[in-house]
Amino acid sequence: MFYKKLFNKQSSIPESIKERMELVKSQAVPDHVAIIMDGNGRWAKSRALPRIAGHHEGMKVVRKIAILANNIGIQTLTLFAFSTENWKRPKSEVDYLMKLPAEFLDIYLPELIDNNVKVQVIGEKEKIPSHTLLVVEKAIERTKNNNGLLLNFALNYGSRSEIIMAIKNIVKDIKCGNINERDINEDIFSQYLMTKDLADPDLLIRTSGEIRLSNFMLWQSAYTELWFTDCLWPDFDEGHFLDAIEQYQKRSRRFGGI
Ligand SMILES: CC(C)Oc1ccc(CN(CCC(N)=O)C(=O)c2cnn(Cc3ccccc3)c2-c2ccc3sccc3c2)cc1
Repeated sequence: MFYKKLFNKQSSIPESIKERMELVKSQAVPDHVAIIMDGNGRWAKSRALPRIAGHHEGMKVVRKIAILANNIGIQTLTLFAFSTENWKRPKSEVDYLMKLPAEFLDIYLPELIDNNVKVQVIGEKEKIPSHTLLVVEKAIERTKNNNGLLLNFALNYGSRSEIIMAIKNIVKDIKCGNINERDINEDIFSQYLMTKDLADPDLLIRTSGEIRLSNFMLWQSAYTELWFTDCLWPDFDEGHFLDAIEQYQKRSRRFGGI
């Protein structure tokens, strides 16, 4: 088991990356990295492939980046599968997407468990079909005692609705006397968000050239370093991820101070 673990840990990381990894690990790595994974559709279109091929490729990148993040000591990796809800996805694509989580977990959960990765989700789980929710809950259950990387998927997550929900729950708690209006501050408010006691992201990465937050973790990213790349998610690799971490380490971080 030990050799399997050892082999597993290093097996999937290219030689060229290992050097850069050691350098990155020698300095403070961000505790919490969030990624808006965007570009699957465009990637498929540019190769005259069906859109679901982009999603399939995108899933492999999730595994690659999760393994690397775990190896360099990042505590939390929050992944937001950006989907432009505003246009109607073809039914075949929606059906495929709803099956993708089960496929992802079937293929990669054993390796994630081997690497001590803990799987969690934030978002309105109610809207996820029950069969998908079942496999997700099982993955959460099977990894709940792991203490390596927290791999956090944002499902059907919208920041503004998260804030409205928090306000409604605060009003409810004031009405039934659980909290007092004058006690409300940023810490109390944060506890009512879906991210609860998760630390704010230190670094937010967005792929595919869009320079927008798209209603993702708006409250939590108040002091987050933003890093954008034209690279489409399926083309995103360990090198790009380390580029972002190295850039983060170079930027002197001020929390709005001088
Ligand atoms: C614990 C985890 C494994 O389980 C879940 C994970 C996500 C969801 C929600 N979900 C799928 C259903 C939906 N809402 O569309 C998306 O967010 C969504 C929208 N586009 N893509 C394609 C895509 C794939 C890869 C990268 C970006 C987008 C995905 C998607 C589907 C399956 C996987 S697996 C790893 C990432 C990922 C992303 C439900 C359960």
